[in-house]
Amino acid sequence: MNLIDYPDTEFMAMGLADVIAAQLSAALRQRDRALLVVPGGTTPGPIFDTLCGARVEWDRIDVMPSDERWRPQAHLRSNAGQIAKRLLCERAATAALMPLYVEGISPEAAAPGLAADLAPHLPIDVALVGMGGDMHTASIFPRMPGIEAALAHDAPALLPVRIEGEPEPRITLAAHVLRSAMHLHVVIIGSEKREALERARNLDAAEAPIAALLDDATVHWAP
Ligand SMILES: O=C(O)[C@H](O)[C@@H](O)[C@H](O)[C@H](O)COP(=O)(O)O
Repeated sequence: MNLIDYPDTEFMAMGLADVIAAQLSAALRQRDRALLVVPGGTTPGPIFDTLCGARVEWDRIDVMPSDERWRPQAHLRSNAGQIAKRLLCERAATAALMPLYVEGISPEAAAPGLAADLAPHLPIDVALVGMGGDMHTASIFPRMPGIEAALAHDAPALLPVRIEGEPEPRITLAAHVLRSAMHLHVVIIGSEKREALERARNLDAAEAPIAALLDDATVHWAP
């Protein structure tokens, strides 16, 4: 695991946005299009606010959520909705959003077709994921039903997630798809998540799903 500490969240947002922009541009020197995967949650917003103005050929970039709450894009809890609002604006407005939510069917029914659509875009060129204080990442939660499948090397690329107590079902990229990204970044803020990250390094991925990614990731942390 490569760990980068920043003095504050502003420095981290600017530094990480620069790295992601450079990695996307490098990918476009090799291929016609590049795939950027980004998380939901509150952490990535300031990164998006900087990244959306980056000088990247955004019309050749596909942007996909790492996971999705099963809500229409207009819903407040939609990750695709947040990405469309905060990232796909300014220069990045010309990027193509690849939403995961499919109206009128369940995540179980949608997953195979979404995985087939995703396959030609893999491996991910740049993946940015977050982490919860419980050490979940994307929508892979500790000890969740189906955790072994989400962590398996041969798991389907996209998996439905149903967790008791969550307001809606979800869908998530499998751990191996995130791990196989050409560039994998984990972004976390605050002492609680820093302590959780240190704990995760010594835990099984079923207990700490972020642990499945750490060997292949650069972790960016700010207080
Ligand atoms: O759908 C989601 O919520 C995200 O994909 C999720 O994995 C997020 O990255 C973590 O829960 C951290 O969220 P915060 O950035 O809000 O702490």
